[in-house]
Amino acid sequence: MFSLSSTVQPQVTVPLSHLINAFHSPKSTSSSVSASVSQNQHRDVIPEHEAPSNECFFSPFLEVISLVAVNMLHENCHVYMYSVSLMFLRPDDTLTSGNKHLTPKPFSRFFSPVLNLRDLGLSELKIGQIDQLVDSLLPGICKGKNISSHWHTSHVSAQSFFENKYGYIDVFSTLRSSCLYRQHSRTLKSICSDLQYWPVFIQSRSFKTLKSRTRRLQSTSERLAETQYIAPSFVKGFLLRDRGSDVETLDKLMKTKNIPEAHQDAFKTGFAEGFLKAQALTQKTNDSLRRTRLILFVLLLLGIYGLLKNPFLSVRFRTTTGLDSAVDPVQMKNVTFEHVKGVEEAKQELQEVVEFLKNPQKFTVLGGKLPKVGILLVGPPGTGKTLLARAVAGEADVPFYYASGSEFDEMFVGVGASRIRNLFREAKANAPCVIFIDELDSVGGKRIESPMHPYSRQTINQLLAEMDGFKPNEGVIIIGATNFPEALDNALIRPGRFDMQVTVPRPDVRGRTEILKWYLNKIKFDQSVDPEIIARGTVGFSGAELENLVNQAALKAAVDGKEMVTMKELEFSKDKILMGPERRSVEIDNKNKTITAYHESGHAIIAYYTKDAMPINKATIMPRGPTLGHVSLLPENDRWNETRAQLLAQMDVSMGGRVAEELIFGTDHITTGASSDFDNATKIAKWMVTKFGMSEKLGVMTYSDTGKLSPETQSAIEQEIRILLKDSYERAKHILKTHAKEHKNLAEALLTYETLDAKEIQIVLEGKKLELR
Ligand SMILES: Nc1ncnc2c1ncn2[C@@H]1O[C@H](COP(=O)(O)OP(=O)(O)OP(=O)(O)O)[C@@H](O)[C@H]1O
Ligand SMILES: [Zn+2]
Repeated sequence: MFSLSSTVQPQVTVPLSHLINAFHSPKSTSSSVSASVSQNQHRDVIPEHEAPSNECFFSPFLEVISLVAVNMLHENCHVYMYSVSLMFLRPDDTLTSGNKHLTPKPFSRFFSPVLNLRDLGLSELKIGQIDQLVDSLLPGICKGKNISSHWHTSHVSAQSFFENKYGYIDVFSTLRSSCLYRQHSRTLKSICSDLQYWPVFIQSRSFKTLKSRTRRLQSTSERLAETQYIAPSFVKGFLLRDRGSDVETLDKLMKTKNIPEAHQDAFKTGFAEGFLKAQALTQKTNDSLRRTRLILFVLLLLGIYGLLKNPFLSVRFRTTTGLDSAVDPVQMKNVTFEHVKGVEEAKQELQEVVEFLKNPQKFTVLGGKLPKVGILLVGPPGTGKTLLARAVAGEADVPFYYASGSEFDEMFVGVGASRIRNLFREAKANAPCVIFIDELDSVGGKRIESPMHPYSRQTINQLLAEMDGFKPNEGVIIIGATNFPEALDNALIRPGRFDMQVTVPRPDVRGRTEILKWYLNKIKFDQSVDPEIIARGTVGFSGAELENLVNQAALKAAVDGKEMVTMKELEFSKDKILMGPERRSVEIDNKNKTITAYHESGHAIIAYYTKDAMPINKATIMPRGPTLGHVSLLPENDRWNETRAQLLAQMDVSMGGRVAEELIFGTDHITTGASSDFDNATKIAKWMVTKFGMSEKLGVMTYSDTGKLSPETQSAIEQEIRILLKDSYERAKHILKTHAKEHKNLAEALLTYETLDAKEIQIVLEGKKLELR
């Protein structure tokens, strides 16, 4: 290798930072130069007293070549720029880029004796020869040309510089064809042959200048032409990829560059070596590209496989694409009528449908036909409509297609209709089967023109058309479910469509008991648990809510470390659902606790000693939701009707709280805690007078809109309500005065135990001692 390599190793293995450091660390022999440059920083890079010499000029030139090469390998634009700038420096030139002075100091450090021409064996070179060489290498850079203006116009973009002006291909070939090369062929040949191994023309990243932006806008063909021009032969040959034209291109190149015959062999060898190098490089790139593609393809296959394998995902996937919207059917073998509790009437009505699905032919042979294609399940949320539909499919052992009405409600025109088409097509192909459309009202709601859903008619019309298109006894049963039957389009509920309505109501006390037993059997529970007591206290609960109640109780037992669920957990979760979670963290002072205890035991005493009041279930002073305490009463059965005496008793119980406060703490210390009690009592009294005809004075008449009544009637109603409330208050007062001792005992027991159940309340009121808990 050339001696230059002792300072600058033009090898890939040398880190760029080392090279830069090497250039920038002043050598002892060049210290005088450095010092003088520091005095004259803005003008020349060469101090005045050091006359420009061949040595001085050539050393940066060689440095530049090596730097450029190294830079190309490292793709570092900045060093690249820096090196290019050095190429144009003459000792007496001022180099500017834009309005910025470039490289005065670092340049001075290049003046190392190691790099002079003498060492290179080029000491005989005349300055004219150097000029000639440089002029042919870099036309326009030699003295007499304005360097500064060049830099101004080139916008310091490495790419534009190549493109517009020079290009390294010229550097090397011209170098070889120059007289200098002929005179000192051995030395320069060695440099050039080394340089050819470096992929020096791979353009590094650069600044975006006006010119480079224009370049980007140029067509690909133009760019290809440029590549041809600026790229070295080996890259060009490779890029064009036309092997046949390689030889031609090489010949042409040699001609245009005037390569002397003596050096043509060397040129060809360099060309071939470069070509092979580039080929190896591209081969490597292609290999890694192929590998990446293969990995991506395998990953894609795995992803699709996973998506299809997961039943949930596959259903979601299929139902949410417009192209294939039919839902996979599910066999419902594991759900039967046995699983649906407390809706006996509904089950009976659906039994007929199950028979039909089990054997549609039987109906045809007998000449009969099932008049119903569609069955509408109507009922509040969570009462088991979906469960019933599943049970129908399960009983008949036929496929079950589930679709939710909201799935058809698409913002894209026609998607909903096409989904319905697909759903019915698949169902028909798999008949006998059950199609279940949940939330039917969201697809089959009244077809009101609305700007929000301008194409909603399309979906419902499609549904109607599909239902009409059924042949008798085709074996497809459509079950729709809705919470709002009144919202359905009339066309949907006329005969031949959803003409059979099955009501699925909230379960009564028997139904609730059955549902509770069913779900209790799935968990561990204590034998003392009485599902009926819970059922009595959960009026209005749906099947789903009862299931949740049992589940919450099981969770509570687990949290408390119990082995099985007891009544306590069930009561706890019932209260939680009814009144919100306990607020154990709330700090309530003793005074307020005492008031609450007397208030709640006031309610309890009235309930206990009033004949027509509901039995007490529990009394507590544990804050829960918005309340500080409460007394819960349980009807023995669901009440379909209430008597006057029962209504009055309810009012009395409500009054018990305030009366207790007044009797114990005095009129001045009554609290706001009774407001909801009064709401309740007033509501009952008002209904008795205006709705139930239970007032002697106002008679058996209803007064629905009290605002429209005459002032006399209004005041009569008010008067009557007031009397009812006043009487109720007095009755409560009387009971509490009579049972003051029991009242006190109960309040104290509440203060001690916080919560008392029905049995414990009875023990206290009978004057017995409670067992310590
Ligand atoms: N009568 C019941 N017997 C047993 N379990 C029930 C009953 N009703 C509801 N459930 C339970 O509640 C869950 C929810 O009920 P389901 O989805 O069938 O109610 P739904 O009436 O369809 O409600 P929605 O109108 O909100 O769709 C069921 O999966 C079941 O576990
Ligand atoms: Zn109260």
